[in-house]
Amino acid sequence: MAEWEHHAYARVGLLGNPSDMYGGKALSFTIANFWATVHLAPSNDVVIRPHPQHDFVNFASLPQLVTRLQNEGYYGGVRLLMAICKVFYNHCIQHGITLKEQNFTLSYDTNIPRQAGLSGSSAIICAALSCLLDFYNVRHLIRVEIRPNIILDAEKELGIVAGLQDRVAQVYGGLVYMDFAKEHMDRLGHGVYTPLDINLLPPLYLIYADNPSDSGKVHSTVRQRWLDGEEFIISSMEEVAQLALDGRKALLDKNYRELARLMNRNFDLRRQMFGDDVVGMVNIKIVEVARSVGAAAKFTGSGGAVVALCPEGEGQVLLLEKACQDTGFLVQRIQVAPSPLTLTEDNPLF
Ligand SMILES: Nc1ncnc2c1ncn2[C@@H]1O[C@H](COP(=O)(O)OP(=O)(O)O)[C@@H](O)[C@H]1O
Ligand SMILES: O=C(O)[C@H]1O[C@H](OP(=O)(O)O)[C@H](O)[C@@H](O)[C@@H]1O
Ligand SMILES: [Mg+2]
Repeated sequence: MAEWEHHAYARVGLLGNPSDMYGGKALSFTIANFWATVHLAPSNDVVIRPHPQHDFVNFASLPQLVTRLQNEGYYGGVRLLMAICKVFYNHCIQHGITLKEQNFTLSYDTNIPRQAGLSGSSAIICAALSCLLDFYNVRHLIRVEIRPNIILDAEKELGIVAGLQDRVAQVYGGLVYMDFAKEHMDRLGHGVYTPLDINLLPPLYLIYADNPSDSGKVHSTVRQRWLDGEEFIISSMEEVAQLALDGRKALLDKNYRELARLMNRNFDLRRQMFGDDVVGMVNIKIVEVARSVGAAAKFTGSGGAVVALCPEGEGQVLLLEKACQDTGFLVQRIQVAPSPLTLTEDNPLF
């Protein structure tokens, strides 16, 4: 019997994040440097297989258990897979989509640095959703622009505070400009997503440290201040959203100095809104190290990993690599992952 396996790649929020969570705009892309894989095989029962490392519950000692909880938290990917099964099933029931009565086993693997703002959580869910769409042969019944909502609903189900940006990038793949304006969200139930040519992107670098942070915790206070109508948060989020629109123009114009300016502004606004305690000293240090050689730098997501641009070219890249090496941060050239979606006659984005 047929089995399915799907990848979903880590994503970089290049500009506009986190305004995606506040009716804003984002410019994001998937990267081939890291990915999650989910495998689905038909089976007698529905089985969610724990990952031997990420869902490990067998410890050599109490200190080892405590270290693991301190470094990685209580949860691995099992709850993500369970949640997408539930949300997918409910979506199908609510939309009159009939599912065949057959069961399956889901297993997963990932090399995305954990809780590093590279969207490791939604990568696992996105790959699982792809497997379910194929197993039940319902891909044509669940439109591509709806899929990010389903992935987000699975995380909401778990109480994880997150936005659509990551999920859109991972469902569409490649480089996507996204507009989450309230009028689109209210009218369509989703944002307006415009795939762009990945060749517009200049060489970019990823810098990160082994320093997991919980994106839900990061977002909780700013979200509340935004809901309370705090003027500073509202106007700053609007400015962050505008950076994505300006960034799209800078990319089309190949104006990388302007792109660098916008990236720096994006991080500075985040820092002002969230405050240094929430942004985190290690994260601030990564950005400062990149900026010390004149590179532009901002978070890829809510913290952990940083995307850097060297507008001066190769010489500056060498300086960046040296500065990261000296401070113990990992740096690598970003490989953009192109879109996996194929064009078909009746569905331009499948
Ligand atoms: N690499 C991973 N392996 C297993 N589970 C993960 C991984 N990354 C995230 N998760 C799960 O997703 C939840 C939310 O992660 P999140 O803070 O959003 O990190 P990220 O920035 O990687 O998406 C975690 O509490 C955990 O249950
Ligand atoms: O704060 C951000 O930039 C993003 O935070 C979350 O992503 P994560 O990879 O978990 O840090 C959130 O899901 C995104 O919508 C935000 O843009
Ligand atoms: Mg996440």
